[in-house]
Amino acid sequence: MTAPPAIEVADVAVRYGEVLALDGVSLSIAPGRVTGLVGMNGSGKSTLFKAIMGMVRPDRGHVLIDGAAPVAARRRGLVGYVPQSEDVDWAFPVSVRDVVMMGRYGRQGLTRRARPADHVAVADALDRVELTGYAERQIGQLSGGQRKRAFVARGIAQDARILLLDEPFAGVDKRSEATIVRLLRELADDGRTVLVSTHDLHALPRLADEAVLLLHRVLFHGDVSEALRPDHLARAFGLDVLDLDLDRDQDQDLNREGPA
Ligand SMILES: Nc1ncnc2c1ncn2[C@@H]1O[C@H](COP(=O)(O)OP(=O)(O)OP(=O)(O)O)[C@@H](O)[C@H]1O
Repeated sequence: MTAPPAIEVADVAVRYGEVLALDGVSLSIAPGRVTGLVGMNGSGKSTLFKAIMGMVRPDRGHVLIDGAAPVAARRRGLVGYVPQSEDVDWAFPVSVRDVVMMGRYGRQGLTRRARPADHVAVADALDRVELTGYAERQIGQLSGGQRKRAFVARGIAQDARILLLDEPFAGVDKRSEATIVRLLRELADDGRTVLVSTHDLHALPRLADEAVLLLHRVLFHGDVSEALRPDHLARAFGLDVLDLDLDRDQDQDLNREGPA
C-alpha cells in the first residue's frame, strides 16, 4: 500500500489583484522525499509555500497536510518553514538561540516556558547546523548562509514532519549549502518530507529525489534527470535556456522575471 501524501495541493489558484500567481496547481508529495521546486522569478514558488502554510488563502482549490487543513497542521507543529530572506526582519532583537527556540513554542503552551527537553532540542539543532558557537549572536549578525542554517535549525528543533524551504541557497556559501543539503537528506531518510525551492539547477541532482517545474501551474513533476531535459527547462524558463551548458562547473542561476 502506498503511503498517503504528506502534502496534497488540489487545483489551487491564488490571485493578488490583477496578478494570477497560481493557476490551478495540483501536486501530491510523498513522505520521506526531498522534492525540488523549480521555476523562474515570479513563477509562484513563494506563493505556493504560503498557500501550503495557510498564509495566503487560495481563491480556488485546497491544500491538505497529512490530511489536515494548513492552519490546523501549523498549529499542531506538523510543518516548518524557512522563509525567503526578504521576508524576515533581521534587525529584530533576538539571538540565534531564541530563533531556534521558536520551533519549540508549540510544545510550551501559553507560558512559553522552556523545559530542559526544549533546551536539549535547541542545542542539538544548533549542533546539527554547526552554529553552536553563534548561539548568543543577534540573528542579523550572521552571514546569509548562517541565517539560513539558523532557520533550518528552528525546523529541526520543531521536529516538524514536513519542512518547506524557500530558496535556502540564495546568497549562501558552499559550506552552508553543503551543510543544508546533507541535513535535508538526513531528514528525508528519517521519514520527513522536504520541499525546497531553488534556482540552482546544478544543486538539484544531489539535493532532490524528484523535481517540480512551476510556472503558475505544474509543468512537470517527476525524476530530477527528466526535469532537467532541455525541452522541460525551455517550457519553465523560456527557450533561450537551451543555450545553457548544464555540465559547466558553475551555478546556473536562472534568475529572471516570469510573466506577471
Ligand atoms: N503580496 C503580493 N502582492 C501582489 N503581487 C504579488 C504579491 N506576492 C507575489 N506577487 C506576484 O505574484 C507572482 C508570483 O510571485 P511569487 O513570489 O510567488 O513568485 P516566486 O516564484 O517565489 O518568485 P521569486 O523566485 O522571485 O521569489 C509574481 O508576479 C509576483 O509579483
